[in-house]
Amino acid sequence: MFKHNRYYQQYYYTTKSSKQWLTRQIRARSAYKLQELDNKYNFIIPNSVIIDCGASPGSWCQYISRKIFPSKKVDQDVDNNLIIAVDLLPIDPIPGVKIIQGDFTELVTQQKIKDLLNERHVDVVLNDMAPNFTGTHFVDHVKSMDLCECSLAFAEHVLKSGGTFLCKFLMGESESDFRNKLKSKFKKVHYEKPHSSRDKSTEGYYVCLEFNKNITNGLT
Ligand SMILES: C[S@@+](CC[C@H](N)C(=O)[O-])C[C@H]1O[C@@H](n2cnc3c(N)ncnc32)[C@H](O)[C@@H]1O
Repeated sequence: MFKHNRYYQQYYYTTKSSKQWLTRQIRARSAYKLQELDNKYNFIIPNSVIIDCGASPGSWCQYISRKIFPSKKVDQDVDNNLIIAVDLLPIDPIPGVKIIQGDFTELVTQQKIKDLLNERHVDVVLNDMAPNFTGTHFVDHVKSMDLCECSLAFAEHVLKSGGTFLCKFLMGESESDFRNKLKSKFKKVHYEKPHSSRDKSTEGYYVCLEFNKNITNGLT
């Protein structure tokens, strides 16, 4: 069942599921992809600092918020958790989530994130950013890999040792270089194509676990 949201001109999905968080409205089907990956690797956990890049309309953050604040005690738990959502587009408020509207590739936006972090290290960086598609696969692939590289560079700066990086990409020829780079920085790099991702879509995800900060920049 879905209904139209006039503000964002998009559909909000509702679903009947035994999982508590899914029984409430979600803003996009993308949430199922995050849920599937998190069910497998369990990287969304309470008392975490999480950055969600390309977060609009907000379904990933809804999932995170509902998992981290299951009892709706957002006010009490908010100090231990920091969830930051970034997107070019606006995002309706989500309990416990700080929202930044801006271009993630711009330093001014990254500085806004760092200001919110206030020197706290990050447990999880998520990148679900998608470029404006041109319809030419090679061009879209290159644009997607640029967003991947940008989010990885940022993640390297802010992630704590042992942190997690989840990154969407469009399959194509420069993907293997990126994968090799990930493997040099994370102990475990898993390629995933969630069931909820359409078969004909060329998107895939890398779930990168156990960031090794020493290798990257010599800092502990
Ligand atoms: C597939 S949607 C993300 C869906 C989101 N994960 C959710 O669950 O609601 C991709 C998003 O990436 C955003 N995006 C693309 N390029 C961006 C950039 N340079 N900076 C910030 N957001 C960007 C788009 O505006 C779009 O909202």
